Amino acid sequence: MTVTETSRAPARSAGAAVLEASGVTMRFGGLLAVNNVDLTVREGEIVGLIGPNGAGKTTFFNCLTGLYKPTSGQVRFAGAPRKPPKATRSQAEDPEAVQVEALAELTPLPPKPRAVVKAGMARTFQNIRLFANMTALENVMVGRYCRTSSGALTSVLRGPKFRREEAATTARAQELLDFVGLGKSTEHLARNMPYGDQRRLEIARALATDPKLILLDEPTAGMNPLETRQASDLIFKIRDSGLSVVVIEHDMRFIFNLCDRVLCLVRGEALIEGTPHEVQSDPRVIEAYIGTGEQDDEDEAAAVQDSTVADEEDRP
Ligand SMILES: Nc1ncnc2c1ncn2[C@@H]1O[C@H](COP(=O)(O)OP(=O)(O)OP(=O)(O)O)[C@@H](O)[C@H]1O
Repeated sequence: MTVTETSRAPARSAGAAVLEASGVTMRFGGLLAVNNVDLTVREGEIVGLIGPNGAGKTTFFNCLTGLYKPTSGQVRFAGAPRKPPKATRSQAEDPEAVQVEALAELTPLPPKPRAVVKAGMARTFQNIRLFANMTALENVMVGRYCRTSSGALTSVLRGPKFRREEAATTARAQELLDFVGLGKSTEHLARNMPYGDQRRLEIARALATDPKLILLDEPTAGMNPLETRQASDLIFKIRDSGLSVVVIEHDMRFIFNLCDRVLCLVRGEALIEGTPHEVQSDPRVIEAYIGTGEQDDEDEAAAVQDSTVADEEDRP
């Protein structure tokens, strides 16, 4: 399914696993940043990752997306269909069965970030990483190139194949800008766009890689309340288009009203994983935030207590 189709995937359905991280551990010298963390993300799910400053959220994220090779543990992903395995004689009678099997299989992620993107996983970063002097359209087109097949020679010669691919890439990039609500900013230089629009643009660029799973690192950082609400609507829309989403966020109200499940990390370890209600009402979560002695963590602890979590049936 492409992101332009808006048929509503059933929220909080327990679909097949898209991502399975087991026993992920990451050491930086003597520092144990992530210790034996498991996480399963299923089709059509929005999963939140929370925890006080320095809890290991970004490090865990980097292990999931291939930026770091975990010291130990495994990350397996059901990505884009690879070449189906050779059919046995009985399977050959029903070749479709072989393909379905190949799709459903979770395979270890390739070690390089570019290969991870090709397999169907995309991410955004805590600090915006756009090409500042390119237009919005060009930024999204860059994301698309991992799905085009023109080689260097075709691109230099600008032959018919290149022109066809370029037209398709432009059309898809425009479609994605429309999808994230930036349809009228196509020609704007990224550096001149308002902050909230730059964040949307990053998401559009990530979507251009045709992911099955998108990971968003603090998508609302620096946003005003209106922009935050719009970001939450956009994430629901992405989920409804058939993708799974993992989000790191400090804004507790945002995360509790967005996610189907939340994993709270503390000092590199999984403290609790559960529904927003379960996580919000676990006193250990608030204690963990207060325990760091940092003002912004204490503010977040207050937000955990104060957040009104929408009832499951009231959420989109
Ligand atoms: N490249 C690195 N080299 C050494 N130590 C690191 C590295 N990256 C992170 N750390 C350390 O690992 C721990 C976890 O950091 P990480 O950035 O993953 O936490 P976080 O939960 O994302 O924090 P924040 O919410 O503040 O972004 C911290 O103690 C941090 O200092």
